[in-house]
Amino acid sequence: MGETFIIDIRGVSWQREEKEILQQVDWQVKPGEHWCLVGQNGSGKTSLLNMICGYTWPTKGSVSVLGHRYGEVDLRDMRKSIGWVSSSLMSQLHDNDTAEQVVLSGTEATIGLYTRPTAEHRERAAELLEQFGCGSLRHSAYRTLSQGERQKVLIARALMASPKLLILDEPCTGLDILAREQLLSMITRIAEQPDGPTLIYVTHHIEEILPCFSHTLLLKRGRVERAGWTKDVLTKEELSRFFEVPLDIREGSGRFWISLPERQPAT
Ligand SMILES: Nc1ncnc2c1ncn2[C@@H]1O[C@H](COP(=O)(O)OP(=O)(O)OP(=O)(O)O)[C@@H](O)[C@H]1O
Repeated sequence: MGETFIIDIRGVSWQREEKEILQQVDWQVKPGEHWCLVGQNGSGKTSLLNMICGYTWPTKGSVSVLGHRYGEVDLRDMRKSIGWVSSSLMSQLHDNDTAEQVVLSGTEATIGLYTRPTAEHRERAAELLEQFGCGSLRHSAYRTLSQGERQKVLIARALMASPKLLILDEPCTGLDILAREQLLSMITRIAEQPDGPTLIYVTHHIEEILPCFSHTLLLKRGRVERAGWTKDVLTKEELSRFFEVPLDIREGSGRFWISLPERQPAT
């Protein structure tokens, strides 16, 4: 029997209105790896994630997730094993729900609470909120929370269903530097859990790529520009080519910081 991949995308293209949004995408994610997906606006990241979650179908190629090939599996069952935290989820939540209710709604991966939570679920929700430093916010209305607190609550919510794959779609958008670093250390803790989910972290910002992300995929105009070990992908040459501008890159605390080279004074 062949190796079971967490994600196995082969030769995937997706065409809409004459436009090829994804072109010949190949991407294999193995157990034990955590990946960053990096791409500029409109590069096709959301389209690719929609495919991984079974919301869109490729025009060409095959998609398998957690060892199940799409087309041969019940997608509702599959989606219970996949957590997807994105800003579009935020707008679907009920404004008056408390942080605890939002987290509990993740048990069945529903928006809002339709079944009565068990004592065990309440305990797990409290534990997750506590673990992410949001214990005191348990009874606060979700709408009153800061952006950083909301993101933590949404990630806790996704973890309630114990997903095997967790997609974090630009979780640091709108966060100040302190809130961003707090959220990133929480993400590191999730990545380090031995039985935790495989993480896919989507971002435009290279400095958010944490050491726990062993692999990085650069997506450009619907094509995989480069995919592999993060240390091999985040080089001055690769990133300058990817962003189409000469860049300097500096490694510090296991992370990568890019900048434009200083301009030479005109002589
Ligand atoms: N259903 C659709 N029909 C037609 N075009 C689409 C559809 N979905 C996406 N597109 C187009 O495909 C391209 C890629 O969009 P996508 O949302 O996947 O990019 P993205 O990398 O997630 O961008 P961003 O970082 O801005 O969210 C865009 O040009 C978009 O307009």
